[in-house]
Amino acid sequence: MATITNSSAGILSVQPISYKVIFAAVVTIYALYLFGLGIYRVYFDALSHYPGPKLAALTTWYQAYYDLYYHGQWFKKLGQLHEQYGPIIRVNPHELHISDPNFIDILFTGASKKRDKYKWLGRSILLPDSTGGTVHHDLHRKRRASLSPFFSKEKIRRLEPSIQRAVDNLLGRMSDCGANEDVMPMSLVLRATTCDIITGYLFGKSAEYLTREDYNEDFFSSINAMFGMSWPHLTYISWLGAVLGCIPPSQWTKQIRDIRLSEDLKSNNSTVFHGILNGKLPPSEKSARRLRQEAQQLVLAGQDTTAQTVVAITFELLACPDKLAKLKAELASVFPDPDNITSAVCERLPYLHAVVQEGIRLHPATLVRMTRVAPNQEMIYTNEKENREWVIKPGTPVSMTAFTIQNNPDIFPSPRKFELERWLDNPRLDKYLLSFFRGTRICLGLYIAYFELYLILEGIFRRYDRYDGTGKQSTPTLELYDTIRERDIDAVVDLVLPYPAVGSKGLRVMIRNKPQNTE
Ligand code: HEM
Repeated sequence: MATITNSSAGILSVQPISYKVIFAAVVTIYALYLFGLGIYRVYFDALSHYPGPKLAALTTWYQAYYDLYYHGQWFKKLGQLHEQYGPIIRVNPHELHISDPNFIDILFTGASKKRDKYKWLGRSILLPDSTGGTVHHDLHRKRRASLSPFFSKEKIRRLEPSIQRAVDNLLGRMSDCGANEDVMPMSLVLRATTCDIITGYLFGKSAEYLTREDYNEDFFSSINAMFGMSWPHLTYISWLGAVLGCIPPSQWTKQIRDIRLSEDLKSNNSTVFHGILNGKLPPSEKSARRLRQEAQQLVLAGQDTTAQTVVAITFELLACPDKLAKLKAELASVFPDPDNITSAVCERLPYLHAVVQEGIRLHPATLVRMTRVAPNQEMIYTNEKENREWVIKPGTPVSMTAFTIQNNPDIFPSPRKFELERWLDNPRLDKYLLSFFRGTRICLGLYIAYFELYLILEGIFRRYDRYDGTGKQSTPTLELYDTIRERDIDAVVDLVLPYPAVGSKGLRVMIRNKPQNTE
């Protein structure tokens, strides 16, 4: 490159431009662009009048700082920001977050109003083509329609014998452990239980991890590693996903291929993947690549959420002897024979239902904020306390979080307490439960989740009592083993799902089978 200069003799000469000058010019132009963009975002763009820190309006790196540097701590900062700025805040240059239950039904509305999902969730878990990761409303409706018939309440009721089989396997392993008065890693074992249930339903062949000596711990460790890596990094570094998008096929790919090639495919609709392959979706939607993502999403969504909820409830019950005693009394009165139970009866038991609802509230199994975009409609948020109305422009991503709503002391006084009376006094509090979210994308596995929670909790607590330290109990017992709520049970890190503190071993219990020595 060159420039033309005027020499002392008045003759024009050509001088080379150094690359340093070019580099400096590019950097200056880019810096000016960023400066202009920053000024525009903070003072002039469509979200500039919303409350929130100026740094959040300026750059997504403000949020990323809490998730990357402090490892998944943005969800806690979010609560502090709401206390400081009120129920509606701008959380990054593009998105608003609302912490007001009155907005739930507007944001997570029915099918008549379009709601896209914001792209970053699907991207961050590397499953953008799964139903849960699908951005566009219409495509989501089609994908969901291919799955929904398999997740209706009636259909799941018929799944009860296989849920019960997994519960029996769980109880068998607990009994083996109790025979040696040993410590059981419940967080791991419950993940194996829920994985066995969901894989059996999806592919017709259960993973059977409960039958393995080590419960296939490596599989669950690899999921932890994946979440630890993918979230938060993939959320903020968009090109990383494209690089990792070519990760090796998952172990479920073979199961889907076997179903696709099975001779009775057309006449057999017994599993979810038979249903998808026989269903009305176009061939492109049945490609191996997309169905791999669907399978991974269904297994992940089906196993860890429910297992974590059982873990949290088991902990709370073992930590609150009076509540456990009341639950056991209710179960014993309805099910004199512990081997003869049904979810239909369980769901009508007020105390068990209160236990489940409070567990779901206090320990929501998804921590990540759920974002929706109304592509062609305004949304109106009314802050009733301040009597102020906010008109949100079409195309604006708006999110809500179960964690902030379910910890709102105006709705749930003493929100960090495991309080069953609130549900016994007012079962309609469920309108404030956001753990499964709402609207067209409400958790598809809601009924499986509830049935599993009922049957697993009934299975465990119909048989086991809390170890009271007297050594005189006549039934098998469970005792919390080196489990601390703040470290091992509560949400400490947001990795889409709530994770305990780094290095935590989760819930562990000492199991004693035999009646204790009564001298
Ligand atoms: C306590 C247990 C569970 C909780 C708390 C839970 C929670 C959630 C949440 C928060 C979502 C996101 C909803 C949204 O995008 O707005 C979701 C979606 C989903 N869940 Fe669950 N879930 C649980 C159990 C299950 C189970 C057992 C399955 C079984 C396969 C399942 C399958 C799904 C699927 C497929 C989606 C995507 C739905 C869609 O986008 O249309 N979940 N779940």
